[in-house]
Amino acid sequence: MSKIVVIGANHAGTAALNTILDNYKGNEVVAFDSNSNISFLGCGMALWIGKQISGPEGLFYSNKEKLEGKGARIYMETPVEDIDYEKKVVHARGKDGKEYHESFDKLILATGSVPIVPKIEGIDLKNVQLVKLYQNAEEVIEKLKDESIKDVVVVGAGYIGVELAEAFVRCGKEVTIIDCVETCLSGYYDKDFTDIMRDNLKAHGVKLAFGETVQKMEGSGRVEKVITDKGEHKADMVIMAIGFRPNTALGGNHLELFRNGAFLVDKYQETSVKGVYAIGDCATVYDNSVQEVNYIALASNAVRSGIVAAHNSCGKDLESVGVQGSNGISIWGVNMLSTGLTLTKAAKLGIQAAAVDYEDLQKPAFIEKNNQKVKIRIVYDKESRVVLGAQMTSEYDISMGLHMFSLAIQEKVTIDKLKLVDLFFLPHFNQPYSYIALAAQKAE
Ligand SMILES: Cc1cc2nc3c(=O)[nH]c(=O)nc-3n(C[C@H](O)[C@H](O)[C@H](O)COP(=O)(O)OP(=O)(O)OC[C@H]3O[C@@H](n4cnc5c(N)ncnc54)[C@H](O)[C@@H]3O)c2cc1C
Ligand SMILES: NC(=O)C1=CN([C@@H]2O[C@H](COP(=O)(O)OP(=O)(O)OC[C@H]3O[C@@H](n4cnc5c(N)ncnc54)[C@H](O)[C@@H]3O)[C@@H](O)[C@H]2O)C=CC1
Repeated sequence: MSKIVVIGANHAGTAALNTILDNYKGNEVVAFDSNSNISFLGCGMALWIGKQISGPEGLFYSNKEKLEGKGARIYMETPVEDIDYEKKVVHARGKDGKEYHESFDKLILATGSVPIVPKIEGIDLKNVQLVKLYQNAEEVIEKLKDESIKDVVVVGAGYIGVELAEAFVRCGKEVTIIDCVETCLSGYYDKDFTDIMRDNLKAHGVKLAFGETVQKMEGSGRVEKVITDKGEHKADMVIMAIGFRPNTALGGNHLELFRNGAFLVDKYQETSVKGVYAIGDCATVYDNSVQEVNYIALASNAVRSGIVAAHNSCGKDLESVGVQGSNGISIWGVNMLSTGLTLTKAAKLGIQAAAVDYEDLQKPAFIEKNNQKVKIRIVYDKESRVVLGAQMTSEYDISMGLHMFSLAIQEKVTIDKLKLVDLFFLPHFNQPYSYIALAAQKAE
């Protein structure tokens, strides 16, 4: 029997705790979290703010009681302040100031990430909002009740920014989205695809301020405008969504870090200190598309890395299969999905990649209803011909197709293997000649 302490009990921590508690009886399991809630699905934030769901209740899948019912001891609103890696003790402090000291045999760090906050003038003005926690969503919804909030500026046109831009338009606000890059979603898609999302945002009335760098915010107490290098934008509320950074202060000088400060872990989620694991947004992943360690903050990675660390901390060897960073977004019915490398990213990394594109209807033309166009790009290595990435977009739900590409990258499948791959056909779903195979056949 060993004593396992988990620090952070959101998606990664909860996955680790559930795996330990469900599969390995008899361990002493203790977890600390500085927040007052567990397992808030940030992915539901835009749906909640945009009134596409009736409330936040369904956005939680765990809590202190559930985990304690399985035998863990959970301290909420109790941040861990320090870890003695030599003596193997964590020191935490509750809301009431009470100190807690827990020894450990195995330690799992699941301290996640925090939004990046630029050090610019005006960042502390009222109504400049971060969007990470359940409480942040509550704050935004509360503020939106104030009818004098008419203009909302979203800084960052990545996944959070684009989702929230839609939500604010749905709330009847005038929305401007700013990104320092010339387009939106540039971290996930090539230009042909980002152009589609750009046009989608524009068609729904979102003002685009791409290729602009925010220099400061102005207002008397409450934010009134955002000043960029190219102009200024009226703002009653500003949403900062320019990415996450790993929250790794507890590593001190003890744990080896990745270039962005994430805990560097091996395929067993173990850090540079034996018996100390790190999972989720505070840790690195092994990225199969580049065959290197990388940092990709996603709930899907958090959950899987939690499961891997849990088994290893309990003595069962389980190696991670790595990730491809597979992801998706759905904005006013335009679905976009990507996995692995875009052509742009491959070029930046000096990888000799090529891409094949194909556009078709999802189903045979004689299917007159619910039969939308699909656009696909497959990126592959010119020399080895191994699939490195894929991007897909449609108003049809094409999400299951992307999973195959995620597996193809993981298993190093070549583009040639996809040319005649057995893909079932039924007109209710697809065409006899699949656009996946037809795209692959374009690879010379
Ligand atoms: C608006 C939004 C939408 C998103 N949508 C998606 C999506 O659709 N799909 C997807 O895959 N991902 C999505 N993500 C990303 C996803 O939420 C994160 O990748 C995920 O939350 C990571 O989980 P985690 O448990 O590793 O870290 P976190 O969620 O950051 O949790 C870390 C936990 O550690 C606790 N903690 C930190 N420091 C301490 C300490 N010193 N002591 C005690 N406790 C501590 C925190 O209180 C927190 O509960 C979204 C994120 C946001 C904000
Ligand atoms: N659908 C999904 O899977 C979702 C995933 N997430 C994940 O959560 C994490 C955080 O999301 P985001 O904050 O949206 O990060 P992101 O990495 O998706 O986007 C950040 C955007 O901010 C821009 N940017 C960076 N610095 C800037 C600056 N100083 N000024 C203006 N623009 C700047 C970048 O060009 C980029 O477009 C990501 O890892 C993301 O993948 C978040 C929401 C939904």
